[in-house]
Amino acid sequence: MTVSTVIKTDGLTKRFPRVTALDRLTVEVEPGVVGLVGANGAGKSTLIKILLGLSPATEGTGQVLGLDIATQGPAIRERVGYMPEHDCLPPDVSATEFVVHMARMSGLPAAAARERTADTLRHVGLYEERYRPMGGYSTGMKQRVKLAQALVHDPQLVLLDEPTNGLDPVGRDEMLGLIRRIHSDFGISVLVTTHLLGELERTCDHLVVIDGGKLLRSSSTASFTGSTQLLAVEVTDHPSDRTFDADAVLTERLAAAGLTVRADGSRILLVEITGDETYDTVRDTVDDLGLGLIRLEQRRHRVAEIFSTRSDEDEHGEHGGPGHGQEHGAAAYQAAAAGGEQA
Ligand SMILES: Nc1ncnc2c1ncn2[C@@H]1O[C@H](COP(=O)(O)OP(=O)(O)OP(=O)(O)O)[C@@H](O)[C@H]1O
Repeated sequence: MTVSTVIKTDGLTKRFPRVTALDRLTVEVEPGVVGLVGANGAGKSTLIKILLGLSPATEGTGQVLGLDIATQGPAIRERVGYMPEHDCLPPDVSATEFVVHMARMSGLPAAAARERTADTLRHVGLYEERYRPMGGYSTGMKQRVKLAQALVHDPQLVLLDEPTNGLDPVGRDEMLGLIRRIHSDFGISVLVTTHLLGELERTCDHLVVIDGGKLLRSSSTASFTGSTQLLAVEVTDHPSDRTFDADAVLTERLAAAGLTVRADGSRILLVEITGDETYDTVRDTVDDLGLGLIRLEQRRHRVAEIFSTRSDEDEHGEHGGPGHGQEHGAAAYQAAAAGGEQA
């Protein structure tokens, strides 16, 4: 384990009577904003509870900030903030009262707790409403309070369980912005779970993907979203001939020029790049046909694609066995990814 590793697990396993929630999970997480991705039931919340020292692992070991999860739970919880997934706020107290209480629980003296609470609530975007009972808050306001209580004791690491749950697209973007700033402004590392892949592409430096409690992949977001050898091409309709099928004719002409072309839904054609001359061939062919170019760019991988690959494996029966009988996997991810894209 390097000095900078914030989370490390080795063969971490959690078995419940009917299900294996974590299955020999070995992973290392460096400082930064790290996404923990998995469909519902993949084992994300279970992992968080084990990392906090709140639930014992059946097998395997782990350290958080160099502290042992089996024996140093209280020391971990002093240094780590936790935002739970579900609504857990008492309706009849105000955000200020609640966050001051949580700060005191973390060991801050009264005056420091009040000061840190005011700063933290302001940071998450709660102002006058922080004196009102939380029962009347919107989902977005409640999520902000949950985030504030995770930050109030100035932790080195925060574990955020589905912080965008229940938020509309604007609220989701604001929450993602806040999450990035937790790291960029305060140097606090973040582990954030979600089942919406689109969100993580924009927010995280690194992604840990789990499925059925097993590690599917752990690597930088950039490596997930690196360039493909495909050129995305989009053209205008013909300026004068309404019956001219621009995409079909262009596909035909590019194929005749020796290029491999396929359609990508709506109006985008994907052309395999065989060399620098592919760009020139596409540009010249579009020009010859009297069309305009709307888009000519090298395609990047989407995080969702790794789950399409997984889906093929599922169909070929490579993803079964004990602990995998749950309703999750590629189909759920794809639905979730699609939801994320709409945001
Ligand atoms: N206390 C428990 N007793 C029995 N089974 C459990 C318990 N907690 C979790 N599980 C099971 O373990 C698996 C992983 O659950 P977990 O809550 O960690 O998933 P998750 O990825 O966080 O999904 P979600 O986002 O839906 O919470 C699920 O099949 C769940 O039903």
